Amino acid sequence: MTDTLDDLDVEGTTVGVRIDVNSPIGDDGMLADDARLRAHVDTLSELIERGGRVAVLAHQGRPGGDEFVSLESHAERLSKLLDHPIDYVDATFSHAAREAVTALENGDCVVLENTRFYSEEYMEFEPERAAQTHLVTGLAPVLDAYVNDAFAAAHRSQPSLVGFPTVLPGYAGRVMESELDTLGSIEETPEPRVYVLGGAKVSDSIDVAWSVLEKGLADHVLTAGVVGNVFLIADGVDLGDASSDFIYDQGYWDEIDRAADLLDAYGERVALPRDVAVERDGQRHEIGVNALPPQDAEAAMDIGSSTLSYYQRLLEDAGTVILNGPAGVFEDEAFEKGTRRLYNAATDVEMSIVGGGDTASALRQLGVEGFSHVSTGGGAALRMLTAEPLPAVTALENGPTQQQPADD
Ligand SMILES: Nc1ncnc2c1ncn2[C@@H]1O[C@H](COP(=O)(O)OP(=O)(O)OP(=O)(O)O)[C@@H](O)[C@H]1O
Ligand SMILES: O=C(O)[C@H](O)COP(=O)(O)O
Repeated sequence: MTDTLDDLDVEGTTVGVRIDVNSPIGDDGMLADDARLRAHVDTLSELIERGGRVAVLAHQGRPGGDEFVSLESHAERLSKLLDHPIDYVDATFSHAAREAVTALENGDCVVLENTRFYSEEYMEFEPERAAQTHLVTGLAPVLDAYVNDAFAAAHRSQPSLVGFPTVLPGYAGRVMESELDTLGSIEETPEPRVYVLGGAKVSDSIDVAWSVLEKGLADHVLTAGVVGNVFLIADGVDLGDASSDFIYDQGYWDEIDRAADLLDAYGERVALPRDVAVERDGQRHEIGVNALPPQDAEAAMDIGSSTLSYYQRLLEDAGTVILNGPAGVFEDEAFEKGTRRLYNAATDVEMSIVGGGDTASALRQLGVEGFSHVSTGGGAALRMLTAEPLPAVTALENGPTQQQPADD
């Protein structure tokens, strides 16, 4: 068990708070969606109201990517959401950052710069080694405590996630606490348990499928999206050139063999699409799997109506459903039907848990509501739902194992 904000004497304490605000960024380089910021409002406002001196740490994007930008616009938006002035400093652990942190008064909050602007933060370390990185040795001396609210990044063992709790008393923030409460007891959720794996992260989804089938956590795994297409090819279906080329271009060709091995081992518990939707003459056109490949080799962009009926039947008997990844290219109106219907059907299951960045945005776009839990995490939620430990949570649970570095 980790300590929470209930265990922290906040007033006058300088707290480093790791949040996950990794968000879509517009062409102007500014924040385009604030859902992930909203999730942390409770934790931050509680720390501010209780008189903490709050230094916020977070990452945005990946080095070299279009979304690898400063946290300045995040700080501005947080200030509006919290209705409280929030400072921003374009430094993370340098002299300027330390000065900004030591200048905080009770109830003040400053957002430090994108942790990944610093190269060690994009590497994975054992916690003891992470505690020796420049970020942690530079910033920890001016902090009294560390709060981790970044559940969505908790599957990474990066310095800001595992280094600080190795040298400072660590606490779970309110988002982390609620995610761990809900997702930490997957073995106790009602059975039968159905995992719906859609979206485009094929290797992650196959890892999850192996894990939950091997551990007996899943009674059924339903495949959809690009994941479903890979399983169809693994099952010997000719999906046509467009879908095959897409899978090849995404670097997922080798996953077909892994999917085939999984079908050999657990085929009776893995459900494959029975039909797919393609675009023909500018319209949605559904084709049964037996009639594939499509006559003009069009790409399979969604699951079709018979698949939906089949999956809905499997969901009717489920006690718990865990979903990650859209069933099709929901961004295109012609191909949102699979995601909308499948996710709507899932809301009728006694316990319904959804994870994933694009999945959450698909649900908002399609107006699908009523899940038991919508996780802030994609990869982190999936890892937790395979009953695997998350490095950042383990580091919090273990508590400090090294002395806090001294300020010099
Ligand atoms: N049949 C398909 N062909 C091409 N793209 C698809 C298909 N089905 C779904 N997609 C795409 O998959 C993308 C989302 O997949 P992804 O696995 O990233 O989901 P996610 O919810 O963001 O999960 P995570 O948070 O783990 O990244 C969407 O952009 C959607 O258009
Ligand atoms: O968006 C996420 O899933 C988290 O912020 C982790 O980001 P990453 O996959 O770039 O490490």
